[in-house]
Amino acid sequence: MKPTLVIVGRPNVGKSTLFNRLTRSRDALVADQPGLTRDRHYGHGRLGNKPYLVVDTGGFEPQAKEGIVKEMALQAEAAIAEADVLIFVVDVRTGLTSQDKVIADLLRRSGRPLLLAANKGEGMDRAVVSAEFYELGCGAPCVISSAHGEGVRELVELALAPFPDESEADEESAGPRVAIAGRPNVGKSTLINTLLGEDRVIAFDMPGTTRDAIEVPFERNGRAYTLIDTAGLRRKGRVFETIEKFSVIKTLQAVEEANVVVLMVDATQEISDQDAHIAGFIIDAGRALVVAVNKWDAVDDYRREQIKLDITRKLNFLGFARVHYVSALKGQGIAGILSSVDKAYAAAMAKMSTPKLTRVLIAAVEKQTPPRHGAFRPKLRYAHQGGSNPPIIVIHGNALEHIPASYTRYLERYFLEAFKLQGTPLRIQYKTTTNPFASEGRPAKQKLRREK
Ligand SMILES: Nc1nc2c(ncn2[C@@H]2O[C@H](COP(=O)(O)OP(=O)(O)OP(=O)(O)O)[C@@H](O)[C@H]2O)c(=O)[nH]1
Ligand SMILES: Nc1nc2c(ncn2[C@@H]2O[C@H](COP(=O)(O)OP(=O)(O)OP(=O)(O)O)[C@@H](O)[C@H]2O)c(=O)[nH]1
Repeated sequence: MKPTLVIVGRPNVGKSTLFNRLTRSRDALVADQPGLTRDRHYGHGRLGNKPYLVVDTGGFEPQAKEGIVKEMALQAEAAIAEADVLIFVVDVRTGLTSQDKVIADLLRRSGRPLLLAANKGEGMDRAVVSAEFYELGCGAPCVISSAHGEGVRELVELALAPFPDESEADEESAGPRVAIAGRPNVGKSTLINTLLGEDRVIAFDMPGTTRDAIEVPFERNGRAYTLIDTAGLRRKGRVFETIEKFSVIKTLQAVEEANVVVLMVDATQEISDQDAHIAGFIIDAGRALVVAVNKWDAVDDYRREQIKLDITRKLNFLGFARVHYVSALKGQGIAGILSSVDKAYAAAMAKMSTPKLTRVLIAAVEKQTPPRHGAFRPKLRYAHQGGSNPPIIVIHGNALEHIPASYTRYLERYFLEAFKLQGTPLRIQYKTTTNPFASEGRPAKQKLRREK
């Protein structure tokens, strides 16, 4: 399971600046999706072979007693309890404050692994600025500058050191790994009960090895699936009593663990920001997706038309996904969901050969050439597959950095159609072939400069 880094600290110490830096590596991979708004508090990052999740707890004031601030404090507490590593940010320019001490105390009591990041330390003597923060009892401060990126890599390396590389992670399970995601009360438990109840469950409660993820294998029409149960993700011995019923982190972790996500929305309600944020996260994670509009039994024809419009309007970036109108309670439409899960899984795992990919690429370029950018005309030469779930297509050529996002989206659609991939997003990466003469020249030049 991907480790979750949770950033905590009093207001204005630089948490969002650090969050942006930690998630930037990953954002670059995701082409702009029109209509997709991201939740700025939850993101993906990657350091070499180690992917991770990041949570920014926002303006965290643990002593807040009421209102929106209190609400945020509750969410932050839930995130702290579920963190794999806490990154406690303090500000070397204002120095140690009493609020820092209160937060430090709370974090130490949580028992979660803790790193202290002394931020805004650019151009300052590390030993001098870090000295006063030892008093917090959170170990040696890592002096960083989120704004300039200094020390951030070392901080993340330290945070991720106990966790295995992606390649070492175990991937064996029966059939597609399916997660049901959605905001509270949309009917997730009801769907899970319907899925597991009707065809006898083969085994139950197999605690995951790395953490307490609950995986439930089941069979349906002779096909095997593994359900990732978010509700089952529980951790013992937590310090906080008030844990939200709906845990964003648990949802994100289940999405990460899954091959295919069933996004549930409620036909009796408007599509909300929370629905869109969960959808956005599934897209960012690159997971295959099936949309289930639940409680279809409870709405009349007028409402049915309305919700269809609402989905096209607010979730238009999910265009690649099949939408099913179902009733989890009455067991209607469940077979349709599973058949789309099968197709989406097959699409997410598709193997595409280099000759075929290259033929499709050439056909796509013939139909529509990439626009010229000043003196540059991007030239797309050949393609190979760079990964699956989501399928990644690596395109080689020249001046590819000048290809606009709209053309990349055109290519994505073209590949999805050519390979008949239904239900998965697809990613395109560009590799510009370096001029062999230029690359021979560059190191020599550097060498010369060093010898001067
Ligand atoms: N000099 C310096 N300023 C920084 C650094 N990181 C952040 N800042 C500045 O500190 C201010 C607060 O940064 P934010 O990232 O918004 O802080 P935050 O902790 O997320 O604030 P809240 O959202 O209120 O909790 C901004 O003006 C940043 O530009 C840094 O490394 N060096
Ligand atoms: N009419 C109707 N009601 C449903 C359907 N599916 C679920 N419900 C009802 O919606 C309510 C919420 O269902 P749950 O399955 O607990 O929802 P959930 O998404 O697991 O909720 P959380 O545990 O809060 O995340 C219950 O009262 C269900 O009986 C459906 O297909 N039709």
